[in-house]
Amino acid sequence: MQMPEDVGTDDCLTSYTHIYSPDLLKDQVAFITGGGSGIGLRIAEIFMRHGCHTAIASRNLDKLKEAANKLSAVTGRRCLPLCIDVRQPESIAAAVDDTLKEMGRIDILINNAAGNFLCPAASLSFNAFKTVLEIDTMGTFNTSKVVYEKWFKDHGGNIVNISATLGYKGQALQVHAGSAKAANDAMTKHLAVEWGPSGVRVNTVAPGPISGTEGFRRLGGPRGEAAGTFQSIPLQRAGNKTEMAHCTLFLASRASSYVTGAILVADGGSWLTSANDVSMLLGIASSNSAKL
Ligand SMILES: CC/C=C\C/C=C\C/C=C\C/C=C\C/C=C\C/C=C\C=C\C(=O)SCCNC(=O)CCNC(=O)[C@H](O)C(C)(C)COP(=O)(O)OP(=O)(O)OC[C@H]1O[C@@H](n2cnc3c(N)ncnc32)[C@H](O)[C@@H]1OP(=O)(O)O
Ligand SMILES: NC(=O)C1=CN([C@@H]2O[C@H](COP(=O)(O)OP(=O)(O)OC[C@H]3O[C@@H](n4cnc5c(N)ncnc54)[C@H](OP(=O)(O)O)[C@@H]3O)[C@@H](O)[C@H]2O)C=CC1
Repeated sequence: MQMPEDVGTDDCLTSYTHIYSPDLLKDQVAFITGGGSGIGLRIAEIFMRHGCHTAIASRNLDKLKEAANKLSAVTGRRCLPLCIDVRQPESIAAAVDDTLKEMGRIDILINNAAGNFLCPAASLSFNAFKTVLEIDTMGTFNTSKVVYEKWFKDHGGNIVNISATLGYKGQALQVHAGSAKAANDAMTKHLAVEWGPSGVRVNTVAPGPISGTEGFRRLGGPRGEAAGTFQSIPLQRAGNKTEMAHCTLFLASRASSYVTGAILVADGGSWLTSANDVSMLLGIASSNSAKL
């Protein structure tokens, strides 16, 4: 299937056509977890192309520094690389302090950091299940709470969580990630209710399979073996990172000023049909050297 023309190719760093006003996020500041790779990196880039400054935060500082230099060179906006582990609230607190010191404010928080791999429930160790919940669910809560306490409580703000539709109907080899993302979808609604009176909106983008990402490689196979299953997706293709960034931009901006507690499903209709070919998934898991 052809890409819609105004979405362009997925290689934004070389060419990009605006859909929204280029000033949509002018002089705002976004704190993006997992902003050094994949979907998070594309969100940072698209936000910066709309006038935003960013802080990109994850565990690998070298990767973040390289990404930040590239992003600033292309967009002319500031990008602050920060080392955090979303499982460690103290590391988040230090990074949020640095962001406020360097940039003076935080308008937007994107909870994008996550960990995932294919593994049958019966083979999954207790620690593996706990690790994914700690990164995806505790990580989202930890970061939201720190940013709320340090800034949003008094100034308002916008939180967008990146979920996944893979658990909406149940998916083989994904009990850990599906459970974590389901908890996050509930968290979106609870925090929207509790923090709405402080001027904080909390929403979620729920992607399906997104090409050119680590998540796609891990779950779709290094050579895209799972691509055959695209026939089960109503739009007959994977999504791309730019499409996810545009959905995130909508929810993070004044374009969605009366939206809170919403889950924007951005998966080409995948979850309505859902592919669950267990033997194919087991093949991908073993080629990923998973511990089965
Ligand atoms: C929606 C789909 C609908 C329809 C589909 C239709 C068509 C499909 C077509 C194609 C499919 C294509 C794409 C897939 C679709 C959707 C993707 C959906 C969601 C994607 C979600 C993501 O999160 S992607 C993010 C991916 N990126 C990462 O994971 C990077 C970060 N990851 C990590 O850091 C690690 O992998 C980690 C998560 C394990 C954490 O690392 P660390 O803290 O260092 O932990 P460890 O000490 O290494 O390990 C902790 C325990 O976990 C065990 N472990 C680790 N790896 C595995 C594995 N591979 N298998 C099993 N167990 C593992 C490890 O052994 C430790 O446990 P112990 O008991 O040994 O201590
Ligand atoms: N790709 C896909 O098809 C889909 C992805 N998603 C969601 O999109 C988001 C991005 O995934 P994707 O771009 O594929 O994958 P990536 O692996 O590129 O992104 C995950 C990011 O999270 C960071 N991260 C992982 N663990 C931690 C941690 N403990 N503390 C801080 N940062 C951490 C990683 O950086 P570092 O290693 O430097 O810490 C990395 O930048 C995730 O929330 C994922 O669940 C949802 C559905 C489909």
